Amino acid sequence: MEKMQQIVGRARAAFRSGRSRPLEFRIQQLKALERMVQEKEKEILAALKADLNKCGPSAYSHEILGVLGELALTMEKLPSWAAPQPVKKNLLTMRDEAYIGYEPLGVVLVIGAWNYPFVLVMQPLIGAIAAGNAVVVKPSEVSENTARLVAELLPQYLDKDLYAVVTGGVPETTELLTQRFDHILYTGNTAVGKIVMAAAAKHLTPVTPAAHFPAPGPSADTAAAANSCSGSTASAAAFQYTDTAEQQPIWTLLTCGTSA
Ligand SMILES: NC(=O)c1ccc[n+]([C@@H]2O[C@H](COP(=O)([O-])OP(=O)(O)OC[C@H]3O[C@@H](n4cnc5c(N)ncnc54)[C@H](O)[C@@H]3O)[C@@H](O)[C@H]2O)c1
Ligand SMILES: CCCCCCC=O
Repeated sequence: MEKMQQIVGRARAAFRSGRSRPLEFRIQQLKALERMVQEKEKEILAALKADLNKCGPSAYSHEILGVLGELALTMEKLPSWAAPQPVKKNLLTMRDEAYIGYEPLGVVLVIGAWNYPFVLVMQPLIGAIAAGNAVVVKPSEVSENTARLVAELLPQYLDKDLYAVVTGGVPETTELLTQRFDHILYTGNTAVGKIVMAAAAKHLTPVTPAAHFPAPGPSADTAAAANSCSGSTASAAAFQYTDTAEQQPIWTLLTCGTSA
């Protein structure tokens, strides 16, 4: 694996070139990502099956439709989201043009978790590209087939220097976190969340965490039960749906079916 400093340095140089900024470029990259999901749907679903035995509507709705929906919404709304917003003038600014303009941050790190291994890296990636940033994606090593596929596919469809993928586990993520990022989007458990935030603090980098707040609910059991599903038409779904901050479980569903 290439040294993290080189990977992040290349992303930063590409960001500084300014090419990720124009709206047309961002939409073109998002379209390429949409084409990737459409053309490689079978491979993505096969990786999810190999990693988590995730299949059927569970895999398709969250990991494929969820990503395509995010892409469609972002491409539709981006021109209005990115447009300068006029602000009220006062005595001091009455002779000025006064507006809020939106600027990309720079290089964003996306760290994903194993349980929704494709959508949890793709959705933050979509937002970061839409906002004009360079991105380093670190998929969860626990879902290794999906991680490998993400690393293989992204460079085939996206600008290779602006959008990099780093695979690997704790040593690689630890080394990656020594680099300076302009924002970190992290999904995973709270213990690692603290490690990520402590590393980010050294560079005063803001972190958006999507972590887990302990709550009653058989999430480990449901995952294990889902993994026990087998058979070519098996369908397995283990969801622990919670509110956005994961503080309150809303409902837990486990379905596990096999056919002879
Ligand atoms: N709030 C949300 O939207 C949301 C969504 C999905 C998952 N989650 C939470 O995430 C949990 C799964 O997280 P997980 O932590 O088990 O996933 P995980 O084991 O895949 O780890 C998450 C990431 O942290 C990295 N990591 C692990 N140890 C590290 C270390 N010591 N230093 C630096 N990086 C390290 C991994 O490489 C991985 O990319 C779920 O149970 C759920 O609670 C939250
Ligand atoms: C798009 C579905 C993501 C659900 C995340 C649940 C967290 O563990």
